[in-house]
Amino acid sequence: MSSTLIVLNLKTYLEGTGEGAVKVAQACKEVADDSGIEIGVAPQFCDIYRVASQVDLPVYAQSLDPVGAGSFTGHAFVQSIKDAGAVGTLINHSECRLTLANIDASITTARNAALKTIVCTNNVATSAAAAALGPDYVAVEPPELIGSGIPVSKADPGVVTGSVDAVKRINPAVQVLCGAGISKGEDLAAALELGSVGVLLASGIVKAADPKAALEDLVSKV
Ligand SMILES: O=C(CO)COP(=O)(O)O
Repeated sequence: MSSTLIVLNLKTYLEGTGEGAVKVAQACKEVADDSGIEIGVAPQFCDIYRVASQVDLPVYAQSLDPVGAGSFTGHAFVQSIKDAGAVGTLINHSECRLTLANIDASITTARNAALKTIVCTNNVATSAAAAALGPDYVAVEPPELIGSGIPVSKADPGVVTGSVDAVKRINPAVQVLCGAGISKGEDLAAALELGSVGVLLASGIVKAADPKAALEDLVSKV
């Protein structure tokens, strides 16, 4: 049985020295504890250490680079991400797209460091391709719905069910998340109904006047 997972992507919504990220992460932790649903957070690289050391919840990087230690200026080094306290990473988010070869290399790099991998995809075909690479999760997010407030689970249920079917066919060990426009309890309930095991979301929570109340609503129908 797969358990529900919510991952909140903070993107670059929050300025400052990480206190905003810690506050949102704290809200995630409280709602996770109250609801029994796993909630992770993906802050900016520079906030991973602060969030992970101050809040006891799963922290994800927003991406990483498939490089080792050495002459790799400007790259996100997996060991530093892990040492900062991350337990996993997003890969190939629509706002940070990679080539297929680099998705594959990023998965291998993360897996060798025992980090969980969530590969983002934009349609059923890319979900199928991502599943063939064997990440822990594929997260399908139609780019046109990202940040729109229109939930993928209602606006494009077919991309979720199609991804679930394709991923199951290609690699049944890979689990499917969906995202884009998700913010309410009914959106998460619909996402689970469609066969995904959870959601990847951002603006509906991060930009809410009261992120904790928004998170409470999100888990209210599960
Ligand atoms: O890109 C997303 C999460 O990674 C989805 O963003 P929104 O929840 O803002 O639509």
